[in-house]
Amino acid sequence: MSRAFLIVMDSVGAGGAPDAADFFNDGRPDTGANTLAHIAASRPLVMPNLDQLGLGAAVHLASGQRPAGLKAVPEGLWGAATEAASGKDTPSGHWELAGVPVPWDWHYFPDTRPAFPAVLSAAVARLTDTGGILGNCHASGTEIIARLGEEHLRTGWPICYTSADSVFQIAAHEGVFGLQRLLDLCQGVADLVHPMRVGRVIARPFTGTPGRFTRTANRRDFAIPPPGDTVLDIAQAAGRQTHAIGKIGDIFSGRGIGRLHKGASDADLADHLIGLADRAEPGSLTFANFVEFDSLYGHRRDIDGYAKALEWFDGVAGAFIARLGPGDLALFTADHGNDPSWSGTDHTRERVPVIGWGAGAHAAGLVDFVDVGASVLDHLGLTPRKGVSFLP
Ligand SMILES: O=P(O)(O)O[C@H]1O[C@H](CO)[C@@H](O)[C@H]1O
Ligand SMILES: [Mn+2]
Ligand SMILES: [Mn+2]
Repeated sequence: MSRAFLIVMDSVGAGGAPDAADFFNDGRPDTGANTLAHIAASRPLVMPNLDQLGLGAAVHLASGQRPAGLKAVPEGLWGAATEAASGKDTPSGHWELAGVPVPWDWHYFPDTRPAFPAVLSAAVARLTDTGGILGNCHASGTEIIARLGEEHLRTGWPICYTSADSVFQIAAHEGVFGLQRLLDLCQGVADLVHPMRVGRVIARPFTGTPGRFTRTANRRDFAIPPPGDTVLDIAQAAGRQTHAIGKIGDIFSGRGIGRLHKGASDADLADHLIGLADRAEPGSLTFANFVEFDSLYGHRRDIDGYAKALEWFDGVAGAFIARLGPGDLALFTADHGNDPSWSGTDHTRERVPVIGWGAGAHAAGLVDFVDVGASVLDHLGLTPRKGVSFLP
């Protein structure tokens, strides 16, 4: 029985979103943002495996740009997908790829100081028994722990911040504040803010001493559950095994997931993906998220780091594909952009590449995010609720 692998390269956008002007970074519209093309402009990208399937052609289709180094004639399925949801965040992107476009407008905290309503800040402090909270603003997570980490150690108050996404993020020292206490606090805050349509509360534990704080791998996202049946729910209800690699478990609030495969780094997740190419059951669905493009390089505006991560991942993709067999389908895509050459530190509104192995050479064209999920279900012989399959 056929197997399907859906692999999200978090934030690996291809530019060209028709509504990019409605999204901003530091007050500048996202018009022209193009994660892959702008990274390739810094130096030609060496990604033979994904390019051979159609990565360069997908960027050109999405945006009219030809990324330096990606010029193969596609031998796989290739296209680009346009998002409908009004948010350029991770849950909006993943849910829509999985067949459930977000039906509401998220609540965003304003870029003011304070960013959070006084009643909410007071409730957060009460939940964890501190005299108050630190931060209370829009921030980059690495900058804010460098700035406020010492005060956090002195006062014991949690560092709370947000971004252009619908998020409430809490940073706290693993050893001093305590990891479990941070996770409990995040769950409590999630119960308060999910009804306000704040998409996620994110635990951001860190360790170290002043001047040398570093975030740990124990990040946890407490997300609103998706408002409908995703490809994971549909596959599981049909008796199929479903495997979630990386953040997929958090993003879908654990729904429709049979087996969770987590790791401390994308390198760990690559081992899971390659292992599942060998071991995943006939008829199963494997859904993976590789987050480091976004968290380590996109938000940090690190063009060179992003380029190296892309080239590393291309090798992973090659090793993974080499283990697939007849009847398997692998789709590589992304959930939004995060152009490291852009202003600000937030995601960028972009189209995303859709690259496939196992469907022959096929131009899928410009498709919708929901068509990705529809194609996965079509391949598994199941019926999509939304979208149209682009498989030949
Ligand atoms: O700057 P850090 O803490 O990495 O946060 C980033 O990660 C969040 C989730 O993707 C985004 O909303 C952005 O704020
Ligand atoms: Mn993302
Ligand atoms: Mn992000």
